[in-house]
Amino acid sequence: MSEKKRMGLLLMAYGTPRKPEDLIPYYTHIRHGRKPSDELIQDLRERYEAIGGISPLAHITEEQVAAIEKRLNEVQSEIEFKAYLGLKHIHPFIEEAVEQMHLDGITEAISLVLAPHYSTFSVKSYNGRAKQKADGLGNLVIHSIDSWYKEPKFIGYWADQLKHTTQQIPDEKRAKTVVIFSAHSLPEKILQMNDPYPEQLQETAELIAKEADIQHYEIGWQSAGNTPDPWLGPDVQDLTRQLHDEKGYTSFIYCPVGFVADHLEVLYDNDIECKVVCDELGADYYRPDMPNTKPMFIDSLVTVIRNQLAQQKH
Ligand SMILES: CC1=C(CCC(=O)O)c2cc3nc(cc4[nH]c(cc5[nH]c(cc1n2)c(C)c5CCC(=O)O)c(CCC(=O)O)c4C)C(CCC(=O)O)=C3C
Ligand SMILES: [Fe+2]
Repeated sequence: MSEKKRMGLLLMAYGTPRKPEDLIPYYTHIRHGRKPSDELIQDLRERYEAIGGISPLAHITEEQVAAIEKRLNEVQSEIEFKAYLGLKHIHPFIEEAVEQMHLDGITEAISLVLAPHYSTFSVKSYNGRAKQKADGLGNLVIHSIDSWYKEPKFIGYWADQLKHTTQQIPDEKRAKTVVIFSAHSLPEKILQMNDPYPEQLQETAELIAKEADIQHYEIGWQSAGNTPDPWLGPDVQDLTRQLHDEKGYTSFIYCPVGFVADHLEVLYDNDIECKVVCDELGADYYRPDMPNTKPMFIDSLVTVIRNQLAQQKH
């Protein structure tokens, strides 16, 4: 019998500090090597402290990688996949993961970013860094997946969550309930670059709302950076106030579908900042569970990887 074909699976994510000492180098890397001011550092430190000191993201990302690798090797027997984690802003960096694949003798890999929507700011740069490193090493081909937000099991994951959340809302409040679908804001200049990011979020919202039979929903942007140039809006907090004042909504369900795990942007920007606005308005706050390692989500990514594999064969 011939030996099973081996392939690499490069899974990439944003990265997060693992311990408080990582915070300054991490933040400096995000800022392209410019050290943040003491004020900015303090502000970020306080946000991490508010969610328990450190983000649970490091752990969750590692668990996601292990779960995807395990499931992918369970559902098919043609190829033995070995997963590698490559991070954008902290060790193991994307380049280090690619180098490790190469050292392990892997000559072909599939890469996927743990974020559903494509943008020049996120997915393009992840895949670009991976390919550049692979080209430099030679004898390593990486097939990149650009986006996967339409995968039916991913849509199904959020639709199930929404059905579950809606059931918790008393009947008399349902007509005044609105779902806010959101993703990380990006500088507005992406619009001139014809970036598909806003359209992909809109499409994600439409697909989920249809499957979950949601009557009222809106698109918002969150976690915008602290820079002078304009960022995509409306911001989820402003949107909450506006929807309350103009349309009389009294229950808000936040679905940060641009993210796949519990981390700072969700635990702070939604669960603390948006909750404060809801409390101020006397409105009810709901935020369904993030995908993390839920089997349906892991299966959705495994399907995306298998579809990519099938496509490569033709
Ligand atoms: C598109 C996008 C995603 C989603 C897609 C993807 O996942 O890739 C994402 C995710 C994340 N962003 C994260 C953390 C941070 N992002 C920052 C800053 C920035 N993010 C940006 C974009 C994105 N970010 C941008 C354009 C900036 C401005 C600086 C720059 O031009 O690059 C800053 C600096 C301070 C601040 O602004 O808060 C921090 C600390 C964490 C980890 C959270 C944790 O630790 O739990 C995660 C998952
Ligand atoms: Fe970010």
